[in-house]
Amino acid sequence: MGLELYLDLVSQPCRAVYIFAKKNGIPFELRPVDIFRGQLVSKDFSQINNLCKVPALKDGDFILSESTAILIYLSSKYPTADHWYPSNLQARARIHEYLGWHADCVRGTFGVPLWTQVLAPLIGVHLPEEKVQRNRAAMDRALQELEDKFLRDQAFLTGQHVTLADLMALEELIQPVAVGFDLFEGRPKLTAWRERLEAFLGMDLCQETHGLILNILEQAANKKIPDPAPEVYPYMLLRISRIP
Ligand SMILES: N[C@@H](CCC(=O)N[C@@H](CS)C(=O)NCC(=O)O)C(=O)O
Repeated sequence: MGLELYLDLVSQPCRAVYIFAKKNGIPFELRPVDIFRGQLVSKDFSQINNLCKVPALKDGDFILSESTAILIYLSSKYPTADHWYPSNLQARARIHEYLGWHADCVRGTFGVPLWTQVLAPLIGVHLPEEKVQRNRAAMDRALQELEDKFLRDQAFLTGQHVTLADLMALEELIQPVAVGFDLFEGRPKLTAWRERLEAFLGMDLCQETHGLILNILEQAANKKIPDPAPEVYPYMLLRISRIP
């Protein structure tokens, strides 16, 4: 069996892995894991990742979780262009500098609007407006830092070329946009970065990767999102209780 990727394109880190593999023509079998249908906690998937999280990669007997580890594995194993994960030490260190900040300030913050607007209501939970506003302020602070510390006057987040850092950032920033928080409004620099990145990736690939999440509100309105499986409730309640 060749490379297998366990993904749900509703998930930001899964989309970063998907778009990278597709853009680079890396051959893989897609193993869809439907989060809403409780497949993360299925027996089959827990044998792939006992932390029950996507994305996950299986390459023969080798199994790997964590999107950044997966992206680095793919960019190292397959003949991908150097700019994604440069061999130059300092250029590579810049990517890790971004990824460290991303883990602290982006991951965990930009996914919250999907929970407050779509997922929590699916199980009858409505979060107080105060929490929505607190999250909005945290996103605004992070966006400012993203522009001031990373993007500055560069074309991409760590320099003049697209890297893994840009993919990780783009996928997180799209999550709130999908549920109606237009983070790019009033931020011309960030908007230009997104346009450059999407033009580089290609509109067809962006549509293929982002279509599901960008239609999530419509799907929710038309009751097309399945009711979460009962075994997912404890995870959902825990996840909701952690929203500051
Ligand atoms: N740090 C991990 C995060 C993975 C993650 O949190 N994935 C979410 C979907 S976006 C998930 O599977 N959540 C299920 C859970 O936390 O139990 C990565 O970058 O791969």
